[in-house]
Amino acid sequence: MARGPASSLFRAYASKKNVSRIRVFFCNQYTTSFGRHDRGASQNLLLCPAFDVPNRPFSTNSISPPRLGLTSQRQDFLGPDNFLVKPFSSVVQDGDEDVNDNREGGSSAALVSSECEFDADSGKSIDFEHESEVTDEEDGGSEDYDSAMVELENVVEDGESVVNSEGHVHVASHDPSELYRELRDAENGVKLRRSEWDTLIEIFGVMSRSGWASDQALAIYIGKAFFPTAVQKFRKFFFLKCSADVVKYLVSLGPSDAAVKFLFPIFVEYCLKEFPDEIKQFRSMIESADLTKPHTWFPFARAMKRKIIYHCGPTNSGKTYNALQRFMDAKKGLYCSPLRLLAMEVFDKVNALGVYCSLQTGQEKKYVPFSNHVSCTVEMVSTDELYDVAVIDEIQMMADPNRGYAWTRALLGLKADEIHLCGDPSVLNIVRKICSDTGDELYEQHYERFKPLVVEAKTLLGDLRNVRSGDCVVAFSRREIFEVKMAIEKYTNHRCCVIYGALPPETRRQQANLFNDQDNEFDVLVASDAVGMGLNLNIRRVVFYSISKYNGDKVVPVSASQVKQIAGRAGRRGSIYPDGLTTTLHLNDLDYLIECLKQPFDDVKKVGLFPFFEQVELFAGQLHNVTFCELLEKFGQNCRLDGSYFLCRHDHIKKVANMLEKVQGLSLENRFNFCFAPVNIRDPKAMHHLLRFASSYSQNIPVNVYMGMPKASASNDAELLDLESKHQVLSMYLWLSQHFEREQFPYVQKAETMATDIAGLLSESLVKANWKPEARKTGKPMPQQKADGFERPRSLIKLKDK
Ligand SMILES: Nc1ncnc2c1ncn2[C@@H]1O[C@H](COP(=O)(O)OP(=O)(O)OP(=O)(O)O)[C@@H](O)[C@H]1O
Repeated sequence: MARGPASSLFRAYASKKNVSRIRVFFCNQYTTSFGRHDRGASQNLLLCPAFDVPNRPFSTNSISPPRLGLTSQRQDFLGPDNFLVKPFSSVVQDGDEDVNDNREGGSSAALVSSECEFDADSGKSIDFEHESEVTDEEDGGSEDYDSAMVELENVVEDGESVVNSEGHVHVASHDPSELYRELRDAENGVKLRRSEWDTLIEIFGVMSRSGWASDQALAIYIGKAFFPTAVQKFRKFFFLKCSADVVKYLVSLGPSDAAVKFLFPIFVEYCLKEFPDEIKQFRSMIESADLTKPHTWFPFARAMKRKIIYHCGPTNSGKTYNALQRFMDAKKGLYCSPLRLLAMEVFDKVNALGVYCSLQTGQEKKYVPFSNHVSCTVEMVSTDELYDVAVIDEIQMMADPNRGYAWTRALLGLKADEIHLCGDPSVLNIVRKICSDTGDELYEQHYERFKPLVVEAKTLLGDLRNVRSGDCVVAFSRREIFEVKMAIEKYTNHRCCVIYGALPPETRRQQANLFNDQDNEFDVLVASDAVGMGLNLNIRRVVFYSISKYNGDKVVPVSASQVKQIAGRAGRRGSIYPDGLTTTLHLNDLDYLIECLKQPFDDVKKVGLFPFFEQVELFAGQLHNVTFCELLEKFGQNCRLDGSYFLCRHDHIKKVANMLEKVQGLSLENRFNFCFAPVNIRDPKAMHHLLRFASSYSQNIPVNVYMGMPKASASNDAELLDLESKHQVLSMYLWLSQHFEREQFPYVQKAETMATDIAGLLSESLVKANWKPEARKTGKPMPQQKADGFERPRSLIKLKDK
């Protein structure tokens, strides 16, 4: 016979009117009965936004299977380390794996079980009964559940409030909220035998380790960090109050998935009652990190009927040309560029054609009187201004892991009647989806290359002496670029221009002009992947020196899309080389090149997003005593995103945030803005200057450049590196002056003059550069560095063969 509280629990449901409820309450069990009864409801609720349970937001019902569908939709919110949550009503085989999964709570579990034995609170209320007191009659925990269920229904339908001999099994069918109330209202818990005690301890250990349970707890806003504490407190409560039937039933289940699933709804009721503040706080935190439905962030753009024209095709097919025609014809136009360099090109070109156009980049604002047109870098886009026509160039950059958010924001937020997107087809599908969310009309214009790109099968046979006039040799490190330049100039009569990312845009343009100009000896270009975008170059043939590059961590193959973008620079309509050729230095790399060119464009599934300062500020309001870096970290862990978006990488921002931690007196907004300053985080000098700028700014001291002007062009690589570094610091100063109170940066003019002069010195230096390149002193070893010098990454084919 079941005794005590269990009898009353049973009686509470042992009447005809409760038959249907009893069925529903079988959700506590690991049968699939829930699926049968509530499938309709589950489908309806799946349509609700996550966490949005209008009727009873914190009820146990919200942990029902429909709710669990929601959890599985929240993978982004849960973070990449989280696994797909199995529904609460999932069958036991799946659940077993989840419950035994130690990934989430290994340490917390250890804490629970080790503390358990010595827990004063729980220990004092417990008397062990002697092992020998166990009788066959009492020990009914191994009863087959299905048969117990049948028995229960029979009893209920008879309308008898009779407690049968398997009372503790029936506990499983009770309403968890009732069970919780029974426990809560009980004066004392039952006396436990040693074996029962041990089993219960193990069950709670399993619960606190359960990834399934901690995932489910998120649905009632019990955060992962708080979950182990909540379980621990629940365990104390349980040991103080547990009834004989509940104990017996749990002991019969043992430390298992089923036991956790039985306890969990009671735990939920307990949490709702005991932790309203923690729940409220976590809920607010989650809500403040909500990045779902980003199209709703721009109500003015949503109120407009925008026409989106996607100019879709490979490089060199006339996309930008056509979009710029519409831009120039418009009364008021905006051109959004991926690079400062390209923004400058368009600014110059459009003004030369008689269309007044201003320039706005992170570093400079050039206002042309009476201009209605603006050429800007995409990060500088204003979503407040109204335009007739806007052009967003290189729209596929929406998927860029670091900068993608700027393109996404421009597409979602621009207030323009007509928006022209230029890019390859990789983001076409996602743009279609975004337009269906925003309600904008989408028109697609597909392009083909003016002339097909031809692969030269002969290659350069590993010999740079086979370089010819009009070639662009592409290498993926600064060091290689200078080695190639030196080798070509030493062994042939060609002279080389160089283009790489660390050079100021002015110098890159100067080098491009030098190369394009047919009346000088500079007829070969040696460049990094920086050549892939933005410059109009008269390239006859693109030669890949290697097709692998160092990604800051290891040497990896260059992606197919990048190979295509770079190779596509060969042959340009209107240039002296309208037919484009491409090849590799080594025969071994040729297959990889061909493979990349043959590959269709990727179909991008997600595009980048990053919170505005206001969103980060709202989130910061939910946390106390955290550094800005931790704040960003937590935002990343807790933010929720729709399936079409990812949170852009912010390691770079976090590194700067970490360094600026020691600067006192910066407001959150200033700190946020400082973290976006363009700084090479691998250059200690540049980082030092940024720290200095931020310190002066925080103390309200005018921010000084404090930098000597080099007297002459570089005569060795160290001096060249120094010029590059100095220019980057000046560029950072100018950027800060545009993003903070101008009065605190009184040396803008001086910085501009110095930057221009240094760009000039760099150009001069490159013309005569014939020295061995040095590595930047970053403290990190160069990849594949050998005692006898740097070794060019070998052919990918060879690497593969190895
Ligand atoms: N209709 C045209 N008349 C004259 N020149 C054109 C025309 N279309 C394109 N061009 C020229 O062809 C070259 C390539 O065009 P454009 O830059 O528009 O190509 P794209 O597809 O945007 O390539 P990328 O992605 O490399 O920028 C440019 O120099 C451009 O001026």
